[in-house]
Amino acid sequence: MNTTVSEKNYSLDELNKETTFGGAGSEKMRDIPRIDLSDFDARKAEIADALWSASTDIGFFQLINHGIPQDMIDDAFEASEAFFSLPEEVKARFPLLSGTNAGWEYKAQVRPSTGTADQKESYQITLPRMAELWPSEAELAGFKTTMLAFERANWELGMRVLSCFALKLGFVEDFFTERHDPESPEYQSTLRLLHYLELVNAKPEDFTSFWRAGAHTDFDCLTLLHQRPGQGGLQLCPGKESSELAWTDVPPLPGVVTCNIGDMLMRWSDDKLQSTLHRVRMPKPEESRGSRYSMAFFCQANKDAIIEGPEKHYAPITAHDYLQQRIAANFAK
Ligand SMILES: O=C(O)CCC(=O)C(=O)O
Ligand SMILES: [Fe+2]
Repeated sequence: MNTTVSEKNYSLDELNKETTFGGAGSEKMRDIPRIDLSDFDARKAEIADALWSASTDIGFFQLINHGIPQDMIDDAFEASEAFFSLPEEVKARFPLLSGTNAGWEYKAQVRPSTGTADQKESYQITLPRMAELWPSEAELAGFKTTMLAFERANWELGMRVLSCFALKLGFVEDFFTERHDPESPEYQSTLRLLHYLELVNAKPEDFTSFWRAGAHTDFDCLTLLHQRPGQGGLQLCPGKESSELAWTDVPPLPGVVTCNIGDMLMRWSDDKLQSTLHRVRMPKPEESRGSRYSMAFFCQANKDAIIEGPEKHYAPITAHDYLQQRIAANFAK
């Protein structure tokens, strides 16, 4: 069990809470709602009800018929694997710069929950900050084109889902779309490619002393996650039952996009929508010890957006200030 808990005192309540969630806990089966987005415009009211119900309860749902072509997802996974296979000295030319959510890092993310580095590397794409951070065509042909198309497809899907939440919250339909405007220099939504390291010559304690990603809630409004069949490990734990932490596997089903609410939207909804704790556990000794790849798109409102719920439960804060506090706590080196 991992009991190394950070003793930092953070200025946001959600971060202080996060320092208490590092242990293994128990496991429990729960249903994760599956929501069909087909015929979206005609079925929008019904879809909005289903999204609202899932998000005010478990905070996670899996979308089917979501409109991102499977070929595009497969191409993006291939490009991601090719990126992480580049020599270390090449990847090191695209370093994650502090506070930017852009660039490559290797075992640099230390979660407040565990106090240990996640067993992963990642490359983050935040469009206005990529000038020096794309590999060249000679280094990785087609990578930038593939990722730009994939980023935009995820943004479109994210905005469709957020438009349903806007209606439910009593905002105009494109309220969140306007505040995630990709044409603005203030844009800060992020596509993150993730590579969880394979276990080599694993010692018994390696299965229990580390996390592929320590328990956390996301900082953003909405996360769209692409997992690969056969590469599981994601687990969630709904906050409403927090007396005992019981974790549920989120299966990496083919063709689905797994979504969860983040803290920014929880705050923006006056805590109606639930930002749910999740983590990626290490493989069990009987499971595959190979690499795990996933891709997450974080819908993070533009820096200049003001987060204030319809009922004004919290003081207004800009999305820039909100995110900076969260990034600082996770990459505090
Ligand atoms: O890789 C996964 O399955 C989850 C990743 C995640 O939770 C994150 O990057 O915030
Ligand atoms: Fe996450």
